[in-house]
Amino acid sequence: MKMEKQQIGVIGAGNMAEALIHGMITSMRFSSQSILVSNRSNRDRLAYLSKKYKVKTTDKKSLVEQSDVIVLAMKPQDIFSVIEEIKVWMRPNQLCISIAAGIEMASLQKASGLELSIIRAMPNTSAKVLCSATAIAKGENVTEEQMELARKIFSCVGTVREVAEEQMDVVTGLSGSGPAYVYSFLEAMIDGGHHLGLSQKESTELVLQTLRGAIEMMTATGMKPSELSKQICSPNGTTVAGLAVLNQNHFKESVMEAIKAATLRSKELRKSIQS
Ligand SMILES: NC(=O)C1=CN([C@@H]2O[C@H](COP(=O)(O)OP(=O)(O)OC[C@H]3O[C@@H](n4cnc5c(N)ncnc54)[C@H](O)[C@@H]3O)[C@@H](O)[C@H]2O)C=CC1
Ligand SMILES: O=C(O)[C@@H]1CCC=N1
Repeated sequence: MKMEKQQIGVIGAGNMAEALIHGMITSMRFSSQSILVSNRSNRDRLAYLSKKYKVKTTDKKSLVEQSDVIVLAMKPQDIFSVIEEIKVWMRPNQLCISIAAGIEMASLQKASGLELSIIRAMPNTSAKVLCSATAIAKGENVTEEQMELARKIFSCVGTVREVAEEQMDVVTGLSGSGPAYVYSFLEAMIDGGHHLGLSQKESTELVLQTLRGAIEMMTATGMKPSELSKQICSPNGTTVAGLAVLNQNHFKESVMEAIKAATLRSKELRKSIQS
């Protein structure tokens, strides 16, 4: 695969920034030298990234001036002050990719006072193991070439699906926050097995492989979860007994409500930050 030529500037040196940098470099699509990173004040963090990934670290001014694309990887609460700071160095039509939850492209555009090319992306923490489910949404002035670059960046850390910006709140509540729901479920299953006599290790191994197998079954067969579930349920058997308890406790409704709450929070985030 050929190495990309573009300069990628990443502002914010936290968890998601590191996952993206790690993915871009291990995919061999981007060289360390083509990645610039800048952060607020934490010099240790920049030194760590520079040592581990051999990326260049710099101040925001030279990052903005040298980069073909600026990835905004700070918390939603910090993004407007960063735009305020860097807008004087930005060029019209410069590509900006924001991974901030809840923040709309129009408000970033407005804050910059420039005709930027903005793409919104929502990866998840599984980017660290190159298994993110990332959604990207295209802003108004974005060219197909710029979208292609965004796809290349995020495909280094997993799958990429394009959605309309209106879908970004639900994507955030579903796949952005989603790994945390799965960890809750995993913890419940592991503890369930452990409390009934398995060692923590035994229970963990069995649960992880059960989840992998279920995902593989759905992927390989294309069957619906309810159809696959039926195959496990013998009449009057163990699975029916287990599922009855999940249903009594409104498991499905609970998960759906969790996704709804996270989606609403994504919408509220922008209101609380912008007002
Ligand atoms: N953690 C997650 O599961 C996901 C997070 N996101 C989004 O990614 C963004 C980053 O999240 P994390 O990496 O988890 O946060 P983090 O807290 O690990 O990293 C944020 C980084 O931004 C830097 N920063 C803050 N203000 C700055 C400024 N003025 N100038 C330069 N750098 C500044 C901080 O120093 C820190 O290094 C957030 O907007 C979040 O909504 C998106 C998908 C998943
Ligand atoms: O909890 C959050 O706000 C971020 C966005 C998606 C995942 N984590």
